[in-house]
Parts: sequence; structure tokens; C-alpha cells
Amino acid sequence: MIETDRLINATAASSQEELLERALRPKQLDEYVGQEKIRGQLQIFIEAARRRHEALDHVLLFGPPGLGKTTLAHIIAREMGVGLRHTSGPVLERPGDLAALLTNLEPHDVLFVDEIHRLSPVVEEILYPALEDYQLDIMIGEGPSARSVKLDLPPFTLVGATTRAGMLTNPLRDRFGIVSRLEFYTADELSKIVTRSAGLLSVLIRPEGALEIARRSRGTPRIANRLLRRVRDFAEVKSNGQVTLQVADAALSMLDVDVIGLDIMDRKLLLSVLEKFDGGPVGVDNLAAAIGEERDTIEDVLEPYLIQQGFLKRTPRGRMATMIAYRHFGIALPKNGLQGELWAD
Ligand SMILES: Nc1ncnc2c1ncn2[C@@H]1O[C@H](COP(=O)(O)OP(=O)(O)OP(=O)(O)O)[C@@H](O)[C@H]1O
Ligand SMILES: [Mg+2]
Repeated sequence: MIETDRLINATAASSQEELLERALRPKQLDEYVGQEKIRGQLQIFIEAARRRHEALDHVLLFGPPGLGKTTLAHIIAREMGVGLRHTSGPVLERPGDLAALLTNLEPHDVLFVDEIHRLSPVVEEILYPALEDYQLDIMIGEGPSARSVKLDLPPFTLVGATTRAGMLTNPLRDRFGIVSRLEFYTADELSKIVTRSAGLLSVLIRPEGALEIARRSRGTPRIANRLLRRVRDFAEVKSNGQVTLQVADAALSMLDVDVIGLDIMDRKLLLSVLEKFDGGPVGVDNLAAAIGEERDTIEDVLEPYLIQQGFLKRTPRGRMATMIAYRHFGIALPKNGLQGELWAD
């Protein structure tokens, strides 16, 4: 599974961290920083559904860990003025598990299904008519006495979240009226998030300190909030408690987060492509074996940001390092240039 002690790991590390996160979670759409496009769309769709006294259309949120999917699901329910039931793909093992949740919903409630790409096929099957017609078709009993029962459900909104939209089956994906891809945040946006969190945690922070944490947070609010907490510790012990540029820089360097936010695991992955595989192309399974990580961790957690930042490329023959990666590590380019790439970038 995903390492939990990796400081910059975007997945929530522990239940204690989840509690801390909950305290920092924005509750309304206008507190939710960034993701302008999604916010603008949701604002309109929510307002329209409310005016018509209807349930909001089903929403699929996808994107790398820690970008705010769960936060957005809660905001949707709150802005709609309805309740939220939280579950996840792997937890819903049998059709009955889903049926129990669905039949207990109040009209217009949000059913939030995290990791929706991990629903079992039998559960997915009964979800289709529920999404389409608010109807439940389940078998009761077994063998010759088994019978099929049809139940009417209250109109509800499914909010599905996944780090892997590509792993959703087409029929499931087609049943979402609103499909939103969350993007990595800019340093300015993360700086706003850090400043807001500092206020909630009563941390004194200078704007340059906030920006420095933001720039080194891999475009991810969860990481920004986590780094803020660690930098605060450093500021309290090593300085007068105020987070200045110098304090942030010293703390983050001590934590092995480099100037652009790459941590040990990022560097291990990139250096492995550069040095062990001569810049690639290298298949993701070979890469996983070389750095001792799960393939899923590479695909879900590590590589999206490295690709977005232009360090790594996904090609049909495997992962390849780019010129930017060679430059960042000060490694000389291979004499015959990068495989399959022109020199200019
Ligand atoms: N747009 C935002 N504005 C302010 N804070 C945010 C925003 N998005 C996320 N956060 C903060 O980042 C933390 C992580 O967000 P969240 O738990 O919603 O991520 P996620 O996408 O559900 O991650 P995962 O894929 O691991 O479930 C939240 O606790 C919240 O405080
Ligand atoms: Mg989540």
C-alpha cells in the first residue's frame, strides 16, 4: 500500500490527520479556492436544481489525491441544503449494502461514493437503474424461492470520486450528468489556502512564508496544509513562531522537500528513469520494481504531478524523462539526444 510516512504523500496519512483536515475543510463554495471552472459550473447547476426543487444531477469528480474531491462533495450537499451519506467502492461488497444505503436516503440527499472505480460489478449493476430511474431491482432469497423486488427510491444525487476516471466502466461513467476533473492548484491558489489555514490554526505567517510553502506543495492543498503544520513546529522551536520566508525555507529543506516541491520519492523515481534506464522509455512495472513502490502509487500519487510539471512523459513504449528532468538534476543529456525526441523543447 501507499507509504504513510512520506511527508509529501498526497493521500491522507492517518485518522488523526483526517480530523485535522476536517477542521480546515472549506464548507461553502465561495470558500473553496481555485478550480474556477468546476466552481462556476456547480454554482449554476446547484442554483437551477434548487429552484426547480429537484435533486442535483449525478456528479463525478476525478483527479489525483488531496485536490479536494471529498471537500467538494460535502460542499455540494451543504449548498443543496441536503444530507450526505459517505461510503466507498470497496466497502460496498454486496448489492444489499448499497440497497440499505439507498433506501435510507431522504429526498435529494447526496450519496458520496469514494473510490467509485472499485465498485464490484454486481453492485454496479443495481446502481444503474437507481441512477437512471430511482428504481431498485434486487433479488431477495436464494434458489427456487428467490424473487425479484422492485422498489422506488427517493430522488437523490450520486457524487462519485475517483483518482482514476479511466478505470470506470463506460455505462457507469455515462450515467453522470456532471463530470469534473480537478486540476493541480497554482502557487497563488495554494498560498491563499495556506493563509486561510494559518488563520484557522492561529499561526502567524508572512505572505512570503505562505507563498514558499505553496510553491513546494506539489500543487496539492492536502500537502500544503501538512507542510504548514510542520513549518509551524519548526517556527515555534527554532524561531519566534512566525512563519517567514527564511523559516519556511529552512524547515522545508530540513524536511527534504526541494525548491520546487519534489521530495525523496519523486527524486528517486526520476533519478531511476534517468540513471538506471537512461532516460527511458521504461514500463511502469519495471519502474515500480526498481524503486520498490506499488504500480498504483506511481500511477495515482507520484507520476501525475511529475507529468503535469513536464518532468516525465507517458509514451506508448513507457515512461520517459524530459529535458526539464535532466536539467533539474544537472545530468548531462545522452550524446544521441533523448529517445524519440527532438532537441528543442
Ligand atoms: N479548493 C480548496 N480550498 C481550500 N482547501 C482545500 C481545497 N481543496 C482541498 N482542500 C484541503 O485539502 C484537504 C484534502 O482535500 P480532500 O480530502 O477533499 O481531497 P480528496 O481529493 O478527497 O483526496 P483523496 O483522493 O485522497 O480522497 C482538505 O482537508 C481541505 O482542507
Ligand atoms: Mg477524498
